[in-house]
Amino acid sequence: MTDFTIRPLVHGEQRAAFEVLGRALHAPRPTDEDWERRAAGFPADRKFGAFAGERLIGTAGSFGTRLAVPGGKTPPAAAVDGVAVRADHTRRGVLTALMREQLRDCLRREEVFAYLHASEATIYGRFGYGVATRGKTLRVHKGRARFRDDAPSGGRVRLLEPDEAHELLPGLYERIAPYRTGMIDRPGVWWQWAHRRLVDRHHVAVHTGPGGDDGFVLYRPEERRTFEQPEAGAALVVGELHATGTGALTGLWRYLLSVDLVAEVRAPMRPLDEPIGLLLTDPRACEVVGLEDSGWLRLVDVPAALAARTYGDADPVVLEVTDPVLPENSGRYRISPGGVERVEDAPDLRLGLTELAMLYLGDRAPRLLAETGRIEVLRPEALPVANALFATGSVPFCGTQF
Ligand SMILES: CC(=O)SCCNC(=O)CCNC(=O)[C@H](O)C(C)(C)COP(=O)(O)OP(=O)(O)OC[C@H]1O[C@@H](n2cnc3c(N)ncnc32)[C@H](O)[C@@H]1OP(=O)(O)O
Repeated sequence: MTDFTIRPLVHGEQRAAFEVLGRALHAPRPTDEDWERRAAGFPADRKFGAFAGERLIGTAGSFGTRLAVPGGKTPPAAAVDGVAVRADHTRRGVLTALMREQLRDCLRREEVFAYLHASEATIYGRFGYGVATRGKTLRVHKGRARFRDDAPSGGRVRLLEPDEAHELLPGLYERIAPYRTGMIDRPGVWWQWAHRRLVDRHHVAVHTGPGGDDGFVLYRPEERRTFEQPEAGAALVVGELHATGTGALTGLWRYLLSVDLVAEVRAPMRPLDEPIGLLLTDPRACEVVGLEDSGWLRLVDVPAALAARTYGDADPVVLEVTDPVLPENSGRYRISPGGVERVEDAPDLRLGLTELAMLYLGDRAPRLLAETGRIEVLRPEALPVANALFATGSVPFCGTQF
């Protein structure tokens, strides 16, 4: 058993944390030049370290953001990233200690949620995180993809020069991103990371509709020609695509499918309801080739989180929630369209934090979680009522890598 202590990192310790992270993710060791480029996007602020003596053996970071919840509010949230433990210190409780400290820190900062993308699906459930947004991977075969006559025509698309992209994208995201449920605000520290990882490695095209710029796409070509197949066209891989509505979405997809010397467009992590097949004469030209979890959500301040979202028109239900990590969240909550209150009444449904996160943004219905044994139903009539209360009528989507 290793003895270790947890504390916030101080300025000057970021590179050690970056190296612990890189090594755990099997990235090449950063050169001085790599580190110089990365340093600005990797501040010590909000990072915790686990230390065995003087040696950093684990780290976990976050940045402050806001998360769009059903009904349109955007309460403060922590976007958790950079989680790693040195391979020679794993499975000794280091991550557990880091997570506990980080969640307490979020509470102190009055952040209502923590949100992350998980490297493995087996890590974060034990800390109260649950899958709250998912994404599908689309593969569109250009040769077969013809738009239907009644599909929206879309507007004009222009390519940005790299300098323009650096300057315009943050403002475009703020304006264009529709703040659908599950999306986050992108602070400066995110853009510092993204410019190198995302913007510099992609072409950037902007869509302009009747009301001005209303969508953008980042994409990069992937060469597929081989000795045996010299005629194989490239694949365009979409890094991200945001549009205010179906007109802009269609315009951007029409553009992607018009680029020459391309055989297919691949778009990972698209919203589950992205309707590309419906726009085409041959819907099978658009294949769904993957489905992945995207944002893992943790309700940090359960009363504030439950009060922040809206509910469907239905009778009240009483949920009993148990939170072993932040026990002050444990208790019974009466949920109704008019609001949420803590009560002592008999519970209708009993559930853990992971399940609460899975239904909170509307990704999963209480019925499904009950049928799969993840929610305990104490009053069967309450289940359809809970379905109606938590239904959102839209599909949550994260759309930001971090
Ligand atoms: C948001 C992000 O940054 S995602 C990136 C996460 N980082 C990585 O994937 C890098 C490679 N992996 C690692 O660095 C480490 O293995 C970590 C951070 C995932 C886990 O760190 P550890 O210090 O080993 O975790 P810790 O010892 O606290 O484990 C707690 C429990 O989770 C389990 N667990 C931890 N990691 C895993 C895993 N990858 N798969 C399955 N179970 C795991 C442990 O077995 C333990 O279970 P127990 O309580 O029943 O004994």
